[in-house]
Amino acid sequence: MKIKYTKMQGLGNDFIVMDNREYGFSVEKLQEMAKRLCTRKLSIGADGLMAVNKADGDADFRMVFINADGSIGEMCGNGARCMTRFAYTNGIAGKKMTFETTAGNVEGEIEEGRLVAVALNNPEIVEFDKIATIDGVDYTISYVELGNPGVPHGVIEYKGLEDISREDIFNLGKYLRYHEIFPKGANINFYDITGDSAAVVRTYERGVEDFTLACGTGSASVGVVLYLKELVKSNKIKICVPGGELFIEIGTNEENEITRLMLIGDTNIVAEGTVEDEDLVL
Ligand SMILES: N[C@H](CCC[C@H](N)C(=O)O)C(=O)O
Repeated sequence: MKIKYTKMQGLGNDFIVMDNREYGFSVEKLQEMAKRLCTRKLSIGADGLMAVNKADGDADFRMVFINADGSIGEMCGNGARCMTRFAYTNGIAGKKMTFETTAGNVEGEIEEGRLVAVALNNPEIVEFDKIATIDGVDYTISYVELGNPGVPHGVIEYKGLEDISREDIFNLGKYLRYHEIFPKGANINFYDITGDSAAVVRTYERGVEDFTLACGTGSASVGVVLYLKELVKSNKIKICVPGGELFIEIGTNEENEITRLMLIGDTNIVAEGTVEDEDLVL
């Protein structure tokens, strides 16, 4: 069977995207496919696989997100931005759309050309300053889930982050990612504040088991923590990730609760083609 796919990336967080309404693969089958197709060097290679499924409710469609290791992600911020572009480009939805994810409904909007904004799920869990002990050393780390259930995110300050290498924080990222204080495991977002409303972020991702070049829900989780702790001066936060720049815009109600969480940034359609992997058994 010939399967059409589009390879996309949002600030270097890369995805294989397909319209599964044409094929009707089960989620289990998509998980199996993701494991193979996302493997770099042996197959197409990506951080995750996304599929458009029919919506259960009255949204435009449902986005299924599978990590590179075959595990299901509740949501994916950069994925949702790429998905918005994919759905618009392929006539699945208009410039403004709503789609279902495990974390809840997400709104996507084509801003201009490649620039895409999504309204992420609002924070459902925010726990400041939990303590994770590793080899007798205490690390202070906040926990955030956007939506219910949301992608699990740990948010930890790391001074001088811009100037350190992947190797310097790889093991810490890995240990925290599996730490017992996180029942679902967690993506670990290291941040350093670099301006009045700016930070650098590096994310060690669950399901990729390495740092990615960008993580949307992770960057937004950092934004949420910095905003609620009043560590930034405005509700528009610039997040510098290895793949480029993401913008977080936070809207609040009179009680200062977050009621709108926008993630804005570039998207790139890299290639379109058919899956030919001879080792993939369908
Ligand atoms: N890169 C994604 C997060 C993928 C979720 C995944 N790593 C998980 O924990 O299931 C983002 O832009 O939000």
